Amino acid sequence: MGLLVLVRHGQSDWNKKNLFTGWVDIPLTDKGIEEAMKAGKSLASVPFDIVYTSTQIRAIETAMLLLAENTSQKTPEIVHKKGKMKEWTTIYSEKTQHEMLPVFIDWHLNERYYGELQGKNKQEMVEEFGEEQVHQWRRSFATPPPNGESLKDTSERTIPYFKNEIIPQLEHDKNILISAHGNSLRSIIMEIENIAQEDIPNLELPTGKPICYTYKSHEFSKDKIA
Ligand SMILES: O=C(O)[C@@H](CO)OP(=O)(O)O
Repeated sequence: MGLLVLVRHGQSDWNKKNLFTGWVDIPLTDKGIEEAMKAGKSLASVPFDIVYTSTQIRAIETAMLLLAENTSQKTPEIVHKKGKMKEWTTIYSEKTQHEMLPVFIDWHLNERYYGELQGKNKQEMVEEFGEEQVHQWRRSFATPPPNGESLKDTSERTIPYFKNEIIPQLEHDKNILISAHGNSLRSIIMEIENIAQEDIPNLELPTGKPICYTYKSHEFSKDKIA
């Protein structure tokens, strides 16, 4: 049996300012830091085996703050992609290896790319284009924002990553944390909970509130937070 915890990053500076963010790399606010720590406290006793985050600082910060509250004594280690910099060979003792918690950072988990809306104020866009159009851009499955990704486009990168990299670890009974974004996580939850395209506009994810699933016999069931 594996455990899967999904968490949307804590409040970012652009969440606070109500700006479309997408791939713009904005850090957490004080409130976002508190939300991540609070999420960490609620999960303090969960012995995570592997962590996945997007490449974006708000998700990485959230993961690190959350893990700082964990009582497992494991040390998070960012596993850098090969080929990005000179490689050295690190050999840890078996004891140290056992105490490490690998953190994989991957762009497939990044927020939905918001195209021309990035940096624009959400309320001002409603005033300019109307509530219905902006709602379609923000929450529909197939309508992309101008020059950006629809949720469908986002799921075409998140779901293969989830299936190829993360599910095999759950099959091995690992406890997994994914720290990512409102829409990249909506696409993953859509897959896990088999949510229909017409129902996905109703799924909203608050910042810093973990969602837990147990994975057993190839099936997910939703759990209460420990
Ligand atoms: O701006 C964004 O990138 C996202 C998440 O904050 O916006 P939305 O609320 O439309 O999902």
